[in-house]
Amino acid sequence: MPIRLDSHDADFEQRFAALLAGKREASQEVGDVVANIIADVRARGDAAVVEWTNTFDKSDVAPATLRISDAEIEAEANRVGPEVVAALQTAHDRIRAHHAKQLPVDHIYQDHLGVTLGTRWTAVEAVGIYVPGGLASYPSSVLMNAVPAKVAGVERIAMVVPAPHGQLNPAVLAAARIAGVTEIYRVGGAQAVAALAYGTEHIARVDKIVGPGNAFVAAAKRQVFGQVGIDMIAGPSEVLVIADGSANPAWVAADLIAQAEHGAGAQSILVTTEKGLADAVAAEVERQLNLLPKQGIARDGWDEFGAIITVASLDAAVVLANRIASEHVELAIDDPQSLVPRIRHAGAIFLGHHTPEAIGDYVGGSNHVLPTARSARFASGLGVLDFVKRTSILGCDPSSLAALAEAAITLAEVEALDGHGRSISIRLNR
Ligand SMILES: NC(=O)c1ccc[n+]([C@@H]2O[C@H](COP(=O)([O-])OP(=O)(O)OC[C@H]3O[C@@H](n4cnc5c(N)ncnc54)[C@H](O)[C@@H]3O)[C@@H](O)[C@H]2O)c1
Ligand SMILES: N[C@H](CO)Cc1c[nH]c[nH+]1
Ligand SMILES: [Zn+2]
Repeated sequence: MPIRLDSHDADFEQRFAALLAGKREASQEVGDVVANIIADVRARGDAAVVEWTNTFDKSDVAPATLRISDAEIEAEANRVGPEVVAALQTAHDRIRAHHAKQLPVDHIYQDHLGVTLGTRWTAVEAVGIYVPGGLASYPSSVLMNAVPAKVAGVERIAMVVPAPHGQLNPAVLAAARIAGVTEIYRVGGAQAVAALAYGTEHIARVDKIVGPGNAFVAAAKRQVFGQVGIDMIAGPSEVLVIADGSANPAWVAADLIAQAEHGAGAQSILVTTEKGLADAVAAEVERQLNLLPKQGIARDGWDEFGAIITVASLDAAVVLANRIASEHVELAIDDPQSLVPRIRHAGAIFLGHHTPEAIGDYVGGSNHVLPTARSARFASGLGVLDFVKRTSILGCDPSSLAALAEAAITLAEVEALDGHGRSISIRLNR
């Protein structure tokens, strides 16, 4: 059973703090396992990638078959039915349209001294996208990763995806084809992240790795940061539903289950002002769990990390939401806009009774790769800005250099960097 908390209870703070500290992704054990795998891939390249892959995924891959050939991509993708291709295309087009609005523009101007100043944006050259594939397959995550990269102008998009028992998911390959992914490898977990970061005989290194994954993937991204860029930590999925008496308990329960079924550390939390709704949702989750084919994973997720919290007011709910800093925040109230300005820490906000989070997972157009484990306090969801970088531009002419020289030379003296000062003064006609 999920934990039940009431903000009126004397031990509320203590139990809420325990909920926040719950061990869902970063752990010493996972970190140690991942460090070992990364070191092995650095030392032995493809041989290590293949061994770890065959161990964890129960597959039979060899160095020469790590990369999925164009012919195999074509054959697998062609097995996908037209209704799935149409749905992927709808999702692709909506994601593309939304992300195109995020493209930043160069800005160059001259200030009052005549100094040229500016910002120029260029795309990252080579990106690795991680598409999860252990417990479920995520064609939608292919689009969420690859489309913003394409919009940004990334030339090389190398996708890694695990193939448990050697099975590729045709819809994942169809999505990759639609999105214009340039190369695909049947490898996942920390070994995939290490190969992308350091390069192996068959997997060329990239400049940045993006995408969601389980605790091992999240830990690996943390550990290779610096060697390559990373987007954020998008680990096991989570949702926080804020609901009042206007909410439909069956709808709220369905949304809680939708995140719990991601399994492996996923977390679903309800914060409500109505004790009656809390009871009704708890009962409804039980009823709906029994209807799910993959009941086990969702039930484990709900039982292990789920929570129902009763609070005195929506104001109090907002305070808790900002402390939890969830990946997704659903506002199951009649006037969601009244709370939006006050939700400061959330990967994504879903407005009102008719916006289930799953619409954002697939076809809303916004990105579903979002910060988890409270990292929404400092990180944002994946977008075009993750695939570009800024270069500043600066230009002086003789008169603007002269106008700035004195202050610059003074600061060089303060820092005892005479060479800096001279590189300025040598240009002045004194
Ligand atoms: N935040 C987001 O945007 C977002 C989006 C989609 C999915 N997700 C999350 O991604 C995760 C997907 O997890 P998954 O497991 O299905 O797929 P995954 O691809 O992330 O992980 C599978 C890989 O984990 C590695 N692994 C498994 N057990 C291991 C062990 N004991 N030691 C070392 N490595 C091990 C294996 O290499 C395996 O191939 C879920 O937690 C889901 O919630 C998050
Ligand atoms: N809810 C997940 C994390 O945002 C994304 C996803 C993909 N497919 C289904 N759900
Ligand atoms: Zn989801």
